[in-house]
Amino acid sequence: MHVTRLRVGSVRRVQVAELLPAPGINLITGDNGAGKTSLLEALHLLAYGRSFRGRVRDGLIRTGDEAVEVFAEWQEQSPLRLRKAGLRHLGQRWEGRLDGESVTQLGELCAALAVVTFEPGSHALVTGGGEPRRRLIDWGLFHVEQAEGGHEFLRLWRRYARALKQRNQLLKARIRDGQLDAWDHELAEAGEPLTRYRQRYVEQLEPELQAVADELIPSLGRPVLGFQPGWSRDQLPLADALLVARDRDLTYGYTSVGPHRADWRIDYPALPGREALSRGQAKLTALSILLAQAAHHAHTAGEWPVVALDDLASELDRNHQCRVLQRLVSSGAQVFITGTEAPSALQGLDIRPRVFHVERGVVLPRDVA
Ligand SMILES: Nc1ncnc2c1ncn2[C@@H]1O[C@H](COP(=O)(O)OP(=O)(O)OP(=O)(O)O)[C@@H](O)[C@H]1O
Repeated sequence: MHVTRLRVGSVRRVQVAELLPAPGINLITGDNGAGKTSLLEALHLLAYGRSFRGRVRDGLIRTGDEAVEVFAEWQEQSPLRLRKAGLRHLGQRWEGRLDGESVTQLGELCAALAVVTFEPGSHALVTGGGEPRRRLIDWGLFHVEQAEGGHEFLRLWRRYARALKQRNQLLKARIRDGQLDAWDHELAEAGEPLTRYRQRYVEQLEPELQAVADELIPSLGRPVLGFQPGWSRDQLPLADALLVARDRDLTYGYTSVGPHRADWRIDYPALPGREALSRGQAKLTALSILLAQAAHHAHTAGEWPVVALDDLASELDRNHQCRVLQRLVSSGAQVFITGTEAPSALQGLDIRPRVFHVERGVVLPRDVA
């Protein structure tokens, strides 16, 4: 898929901006603080319902304005159709439209527009806590399922989340009665198949990751992915794990085991440990995972998601920039790259990006000679 029009209003410094991006490589340049990242944030907001730099109410809305507004039109390849979505986000409330109809859940917008974003915080996929890694798997499963017309994973996910909330409420109130048994049963019924989905996804992601890493960071050797379901699944079913943990959970007031604690990790068997990665190598690893996810999406859903790379040049050296750009150009994916100037790697490659130059929150299109 590729975005053909992106309209942004009241996002940080950007009062109003409209971009008509190219289907291939798009470059957003400008000085520090000009508003480049804000444009990617706006696209990300439409695709994920949140920014990658915190909540909407924590500063995304331009000072003095009431709401962020994002509108995008994009072309889908399979089936061939033009789609459009708009989101007006006031911080607490939001209004959204998809293909001319109002939407009642942000998830409907997220399901429609697939964007993979690499930004300076993405290294948390390698070095941070489990939440972004869980989200990554769930995003992949959610989108692949949408493309195939199914809802099973989403249904299980919602069922599990609801049961978890109910169980935690009982634990917090120290209520030990039959209701706990009922919610344990519900958690196990939803959590076991949910976990099978996640495990399969991680297994499918591994060869995609190895293909990307072979190209981008061959010096580290072949990465492997290890899935951790959130309980000792090789020893006991989830229902039993919940029962075993019950006394402890009642003491602490929350559920300590289950798919909400799931995680996965990446290892390079040829390296002594993850700690051996330099910061740059951790970033490259995070980028490889995101590109692997994009490739997996392309292979299963039939088209590439939009790829957004914030501040690529400051994140990667020229050699690695070249490899990333070559890979993306040959994939045919639509790409947005921000930077204070055009990445030097572009000069060595035969790539003519469409350029949008941002000055103090105002976007000026201009072609690179
Ligand atoms: N709520 C807000 N209202 C108005 N201006 C804001 C708001 N939040 C941030 N800004 C301003 O918006 C700009 C941030 O924009 P952004 O991060 O998109 O810039 P950038 O071009 O990506 O910068 P850099 O190259 O430094 O990463 C800054 O100038 C900041 O002061």
